[in-house]
Amino acid sequence: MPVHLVKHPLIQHKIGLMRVHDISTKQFRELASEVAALLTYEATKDLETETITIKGWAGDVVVENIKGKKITVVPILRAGLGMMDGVLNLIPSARVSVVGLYRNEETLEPVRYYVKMTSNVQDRIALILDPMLATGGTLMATIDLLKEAGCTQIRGLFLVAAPEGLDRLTKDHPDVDVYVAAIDEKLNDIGYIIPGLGDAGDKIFGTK
Ligand SMILES: O=P(O)(O)OC[C@H]1O[C@H](OP(=O)(O)OP(=O)(O)O)[C@H](O)[C@@H]1O
Ligand SMILES: O=c1cc[nH]c(=O)[nH]1
Ligand SMILES: [Mg+2]
Repeated sequence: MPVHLVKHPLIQHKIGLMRVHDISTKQFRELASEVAALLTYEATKDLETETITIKGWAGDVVVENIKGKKITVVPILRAGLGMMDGVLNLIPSARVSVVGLYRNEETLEPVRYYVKMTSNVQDRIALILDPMLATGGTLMATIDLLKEAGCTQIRGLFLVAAPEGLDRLTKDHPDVDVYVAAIDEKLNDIGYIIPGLGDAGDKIFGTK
């Protein structure tokens, strides 16, 4: 099941705060980062661990260590940058692979303008970051880029998703799991999520 709606009270409360119409840039940015961290907790709960023995204050002690594939976070420019700090606070050694895509306002198709993957990206678990999953075009393009680069384990974190984008993901990439804080009602006739958050990039960067 690729779609995980994370219904933790802290997440639901914070998403509610993000929907207030006159929220400040500062508040929106802080909340985006906090919700991203909480989603990370859920999205990494199945990472493999191994037991190792270390020297503790009272002698040898057996502890758990994360093993296996390392992570690359993949913020989708611009708005995905607003989630990056929250995720890196929990996974400070993650590499960052940047994907620059914007959505053409008329066609709603993603337009690519920058891609810089970390080295050996194919050996890492990719964690895509974007606040909004609307038609799904941007996510599909990002998954295609990661799969072309050899990634076999791909996950995504989104603050708000529309049913249209989730249907597309389930159909085209059932192997990719996404963790979302809210699944909203629909898209409006210009491709915005309703009730949604408005334009997340503009709110994070203070543009418009
Ligand atoms: O699912 P889709 O229909 O493709 O739409 C979602 C995309 O649209 C927004 O980006 P936008 O194009 O506004 O770019 P920005 O982050 O630079 O504001 C959003 O952050 C997603 O990347
Ligand atoms: O509702 C939406 C849809 C796409 N991008 C946004 O920022 N918001
Ligand atoms: Mg935008």
